[in-house]
Amino acid sequence: MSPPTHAQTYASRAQKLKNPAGKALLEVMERKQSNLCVSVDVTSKKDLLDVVKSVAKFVCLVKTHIDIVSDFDQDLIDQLVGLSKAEDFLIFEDRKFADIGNTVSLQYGAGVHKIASWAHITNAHLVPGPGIIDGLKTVGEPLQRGLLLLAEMSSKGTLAKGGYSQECVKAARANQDFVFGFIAMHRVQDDDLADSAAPIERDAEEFLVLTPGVGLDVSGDAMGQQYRTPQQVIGESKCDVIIVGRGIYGALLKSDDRASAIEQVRRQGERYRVAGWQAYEQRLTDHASVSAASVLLDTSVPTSSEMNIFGYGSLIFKPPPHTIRRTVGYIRGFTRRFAQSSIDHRGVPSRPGRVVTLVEAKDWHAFADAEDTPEGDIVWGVCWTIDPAHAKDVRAYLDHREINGYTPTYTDIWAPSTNAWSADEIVVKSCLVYVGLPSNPAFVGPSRSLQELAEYIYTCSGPSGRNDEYVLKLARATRNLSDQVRDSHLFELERILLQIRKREGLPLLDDDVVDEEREQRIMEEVIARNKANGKPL
Ligand SMILES: O=c1ccn([C@@H]2O[C@H](COP(=O)(O)O)[C@@H](O)[C@H]2O)c(=O)[nH]1
Repeated sequence: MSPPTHAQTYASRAQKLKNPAGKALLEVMERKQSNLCVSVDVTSKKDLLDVVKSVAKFVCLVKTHIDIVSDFDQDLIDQLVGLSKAEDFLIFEDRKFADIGNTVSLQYGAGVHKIASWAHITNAHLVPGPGIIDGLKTVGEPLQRGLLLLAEMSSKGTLAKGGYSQECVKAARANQDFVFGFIAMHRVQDDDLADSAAPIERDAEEFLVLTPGVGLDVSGDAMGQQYRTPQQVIGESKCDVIIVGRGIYGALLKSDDRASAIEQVRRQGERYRVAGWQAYEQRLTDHASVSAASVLLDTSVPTSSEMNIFGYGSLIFKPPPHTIRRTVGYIRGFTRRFAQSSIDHRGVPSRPGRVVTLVEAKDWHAFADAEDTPEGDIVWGVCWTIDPAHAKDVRAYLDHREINGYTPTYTDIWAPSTNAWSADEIVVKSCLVYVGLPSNPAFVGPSRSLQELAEYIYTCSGPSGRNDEYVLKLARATRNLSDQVRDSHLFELERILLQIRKREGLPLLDDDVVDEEREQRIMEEVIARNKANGKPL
């Protein structure tokens, strides 16, 4: 059985979604690392286009109420559609259709606005009954459009709840080729999971939840709007897209200084993108940590008799077996670089991939091509504490896993103090870490440029999957460790690889199934060897 939907990546969910507009939305989200929809509720064409231009690169979706634009014309639509193509976002007309099928089909396809001709996505209330979906579908489906049902609303006293919301879910299930999700405050489609009469097997189904009523600075407005933070919406309620209006474009309504107002709009767009995406990545990490082999999160500092291992590569998101504690921190005096060749993991002997290794800073800087990074020689990662009863066997497993060019050494783990006014402190003494010595045969040293390294990585793959996916997964997991993480080498490489994937039209990231199978195989080998020596793991 697959992990619960909220624990899957947007990319893997894109593969399941049947409606083309919904699928395209998930793909843009992954590509731009954005689950932010900006709601541009302004009344002039100029304001609308200026807001869109200033936040375009931060959003996956632009939501309009086109009927509030006083100087609406076809040129507005042409420019909006042009921007959506150039800046890679979809358009959602928040029309909230609510009439009988025949009438909504005319409202959708005809009239002044001809919504279906330019909006990839629109939405509808189910108050009139399922005929409203049929009416909209006759117009939207041939154009590959998608529909959201308003299953819940963000406003105080809403009547869209309980049984009504569940009727929306039923109607969506009956129309999955056209309806790809809901406007809702939580995952309404999961409400009947505990109901024994409901089908338990939901693996084939996929719906997105887009959630308005999102604000970082205020809790509501004077007319019943209620706001929650991106963390509450994405992290706690497990919704997929945050819809933000005044929180982003609000400065435009208040300030006379247009240039500075537009700059504030841009900044808010960036701020909400980061907040939404971090909440999503944290959600994935939380699930991975909880479900990983016997992980017990604990904040106490490990004692010296325990075995600790510092993960700076895939060990960040894949704990070793028999882990009893996870401590996030960094090490000093090392650089993390894609300077180790891989012929059995993310590459093959004829085209070795590049995987990370830790190099002592003094060794790294001895190379003429070694670049400095603004954050200096620190590397963020995770220190895993192993259950002492299994320490020996886990050590054997790790030595085997890191056999291809890594040497065990020990270093202290640092973390920011819990008191903002205190200096960083050592949280784990003498932690085991596997480093790559420049003398080892798999060490390849610095590349001439990150662009060149990225172009090379893009072309490699091995038994564990594509090399670029390894970099992207590592970058995502590292960023999630703490909001203090800085790693310009890793994040710049990630940025360039995402650009290359876009340029090459590559399908989105897949979950790392192959990798997990490999881990399992190694574990089995170690267990078999230990058994033969009379010490089962
Ligand atoms: O339940 C709902 C459904 C739709 N909306 C729309 O979202 C935006 C929210 O704007 P803010 O300025 O962020 O409050 C607006 O277009 C609403 O029509 C909603 O708020 N709640």
